[in-house]
Amino acid sequence: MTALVRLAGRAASWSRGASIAPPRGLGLLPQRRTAFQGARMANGGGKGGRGALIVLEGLDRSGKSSQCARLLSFLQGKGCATEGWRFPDRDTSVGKMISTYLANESQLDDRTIHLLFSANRWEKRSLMESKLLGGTTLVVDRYSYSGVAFSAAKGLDIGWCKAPEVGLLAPDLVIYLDVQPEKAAERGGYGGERYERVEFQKRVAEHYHSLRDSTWKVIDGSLPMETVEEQLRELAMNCISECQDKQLTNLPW
Ligand SMILES: Nc1ncnc2c1ncn2[C@@H]1O[C@H](COP(=O)(O)OP(=O)(O)OP(=O)(O)O)[C@@H](O)[C@H]1O
Ligand SMILES: Cc1cn([C@H]2C[C@H](O)[C@@H](COP(=O)(O)O)O2)c(=O)[nH]c1=O
Repeated sequence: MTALVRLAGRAASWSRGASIAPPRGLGLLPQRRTAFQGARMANGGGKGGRGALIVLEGLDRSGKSSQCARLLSFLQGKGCATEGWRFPDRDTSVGKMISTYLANESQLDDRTIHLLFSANRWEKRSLMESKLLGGTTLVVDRYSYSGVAFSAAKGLDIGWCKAPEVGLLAPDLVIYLDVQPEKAAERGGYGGERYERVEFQKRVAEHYHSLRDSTWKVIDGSLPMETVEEQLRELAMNCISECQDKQLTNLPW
């Protein structure tokens, strides 16, 4: 499958980086405040705390986009104000340069592309903050950990890779979908983009491992989609309940 076809397919179900306008007012359940006690309801009912910043990470084809879409739909169905985001956001001018690079249609120095990925997050930081403070939970497909793990896998110094991420918002929860690189390579659409090579993905996995901290939870991404989804829901709901009164912080790197 060409990169273009893959992109078109993915764009249909998940807006890249830009926030997806949730179908407000649609499919909302009656407002019973249970797991999301205090969380802002999608139809504006009730005053609540801030939204949660939930990030999904993992190797290429580990199932992030599928699970982000499922979680988004679940949370919105529960009446929780939630948006789905993804990085890179290929819709901005920076994102278009990244997309061309990933499709092997342009060449860029390793440090230059690293800084572009980071800039692509910085251009969304203030919107991200205002959404979260306004009570909207963000489910984000890739974030700074992808930035560091993929660039470090090319041999760049990890401290250098982390530096431009300092000051971006720290996630409340990072869910890593753990799939063996060989297994991921067997999944549909593999190989269309620059980094989709098993040997490279093995190095990425090692760097992801070194980035784990207390906000990380690991789910076995080789389990059936429904099982992964179930585990993800529970982690996300707990996180949303717990972080409402916590201050937003910045990545500590
Ligand atoms: N748990 C699973 N078991 C089997 N197949 C899965 C599972 N999760 C996702 N898939 C399939 O794997 C492929 C990749 O899934 P998806 O696009 O969600 O991964 P991704 O991590 O977002 O990929 P990328 O990072 O390359 O964009 C899809 O064909 C999807 O249907
Ligand atoms: C955010 C980010 C991503 N990457 C890499 C990881 C993937 O190989 C691609 C993005 O592909 P997707 O299908 O859109 O998830 O880019 C990276 O190297 N650095 C980053 O910061």
